[in-house]
Amino acid sequence: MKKINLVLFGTGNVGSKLVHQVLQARKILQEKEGLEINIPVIANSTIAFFQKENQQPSWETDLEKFGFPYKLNDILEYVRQQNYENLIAVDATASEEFVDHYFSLIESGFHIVAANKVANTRSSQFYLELRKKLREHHKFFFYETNVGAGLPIVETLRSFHRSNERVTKVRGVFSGSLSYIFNTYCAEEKAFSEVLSEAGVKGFTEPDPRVDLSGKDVARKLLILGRELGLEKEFEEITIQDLVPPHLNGQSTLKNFHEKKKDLDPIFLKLKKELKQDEVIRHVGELDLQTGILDVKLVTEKRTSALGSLQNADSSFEIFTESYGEQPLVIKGAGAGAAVTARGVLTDLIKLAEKLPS
Ligand SMILES: NC(=O)c1ccc[n+]([C@@H]2O[C@H](COP(=O)([O-])OP(=O)(O)OC[C@H]3O[C@@H](n4cnc5c(N)ncnc54)[C@H](O)[C@@H]3O)[C@@H](O)[C@H]2O)c1
Ligand SMILES: N[C@@H](CCO)C(=O)O
Repeated sequence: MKKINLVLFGTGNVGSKLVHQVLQARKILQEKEGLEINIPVIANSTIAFFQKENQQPSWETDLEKFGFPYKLNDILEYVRQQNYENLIAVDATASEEFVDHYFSLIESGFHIVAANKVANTRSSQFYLELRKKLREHHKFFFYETNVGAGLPIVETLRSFHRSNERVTKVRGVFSGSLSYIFNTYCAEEKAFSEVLSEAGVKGFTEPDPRVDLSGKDVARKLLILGRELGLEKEFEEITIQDLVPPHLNGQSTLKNFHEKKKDLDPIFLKLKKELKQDEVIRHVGELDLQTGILDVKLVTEKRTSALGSLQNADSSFEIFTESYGEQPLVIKGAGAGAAVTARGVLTDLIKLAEKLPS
């Protein structure tokens, strides 16, 4: 039986769903894949819970009851003492700071699976140094859920790139949360702030929804895909339409944003009123590999068009390549949500495990 040992960082929407899915799939993975997944450490931003044996269904209560404040070194020391094999750090945070730990984790023997997009969207220098560090320590880094949640976008583009298929453009609705927000807002008579709150409750938005509304989350996705295809770009080079008014932006607190989010209502109501009857608002990203332009913006679409008819939190990625010609390959489906994202992380874990020794 091959064993992998996870240290899970982040127990929010994605992290907690992942533990549930691992517990549910544990028996079948052992029987069918010959794979045992253990989660000896579960941590969030404040506390960590250490458990030598298999994770129990009571893990959430255990974390609350027995978890204690920790430093990364406590975890590194613990896994060293326990001599765990096939260690994988799962980054289910949205944290900029946590990414600073990646190098220490790799040096301490961890592979990394990340839903967090930050590591892939820092400077090109960081991007390359991280990959150098991984190579030096023979470690793997999987991050399919960085783009399109559980949809196979990164893998598809990487396969095209490896087989020398020239990708010319990727266009579509890259954000599951903004898809939900504009699909709902254009279809229902609700205030924009109300729809935004709903999207948060359903676990579609980033912990700070301004990361979505500012276009930053989609810009990150464009950069991740661009870099996957060999494009050398920095985040600052992306053209982004920011939907957050200056008085609510990152300079003010998240609490202030939530208190004042009704200020968004007249802005979006004006946009809605300007639409023709057969039009809707959509939030699109476009990665043009021929011009090197990465663009994030709101557009109006015909209700009946491919993007105009999207539902719920669906994303849609139109991938234009040399062989596919005028008709793009389209990958469409839920682009946000805890269940699909956690399943994507679990799939990454299984793929990574295939590369590891028994
Ligand atoms: N929710 C989705 O649909 C979705 C889809 C694809 C990718 N993602 C990505 O998954 C990640 C998690 O999203 P979420 O919706 O679960 O967020 P969330 O806010 O529900 O959970 C974040 C968790 O990270 C923990 N955390 C924050 N900083 C930490 C640190 N320094 N160390 C350890 N833990 C820390 C928090 O305590 C919390 O438990 C984000 O990076 C997001 O972009 C989310
Ligand atoms: N806010 C993100 C969640 C997935 O990263 C999105 O809408 O796509």
